[in-house]
Amino acid sequence: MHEYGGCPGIVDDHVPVTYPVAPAIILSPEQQGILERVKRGENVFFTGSAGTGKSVLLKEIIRHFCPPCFSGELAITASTGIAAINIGGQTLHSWAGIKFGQEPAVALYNKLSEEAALRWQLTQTLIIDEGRFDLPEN
Ligand SMILES: Nc1ncnc2c1ncn2[C@@H]1O[C@H](COP(=O)(O)OP(=O)(O)OP(=O)(O)O)[C@@H](O)[C@H]1O
Repeated sequence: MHEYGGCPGIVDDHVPVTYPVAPAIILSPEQQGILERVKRGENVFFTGSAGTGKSVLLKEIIRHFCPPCFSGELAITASTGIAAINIGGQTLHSWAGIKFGQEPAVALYNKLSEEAALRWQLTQTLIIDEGRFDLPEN
């Protein structure tokens, strides 16, 4: 009886099981161009219609920085909880430690926890997915 590596619970007596391997993504020239700008350290805002490849590009950008994903230098955030889960991050408000963020900046700053203040200091690269939801309304 074999238990196949990496997939506990999938057990078979005789037949070897193969799992489909996702093909490597080849970025389009436009996606590649944005990735290159990120690699050069530029501040980049990219947007586009549904299905134009933003999520695929974002995952490639995250892959570029990982490791060291957990050193605190890279913050992966999104405006909504669901969007954050999709990219393995946290909400921007949670990362920033500002709760609902409805007070003036100075008041929010004065209330920052030590951990949140450290995050602000350590982070070199901040990714914000679905960032349009954080734009001011006026
Ligand atoms: N460079 C690429 N090579 C192959 N497939 C790609 C590439 N870029 C995107 N795709 C595919 O195109 C589809 C749409 O991509 P993606 O989900 O990244 O778009 P999106 O702009 O994030 O869409 P939405 O705004 O709806 O979330 C997906 O099936 C994705 O796998």
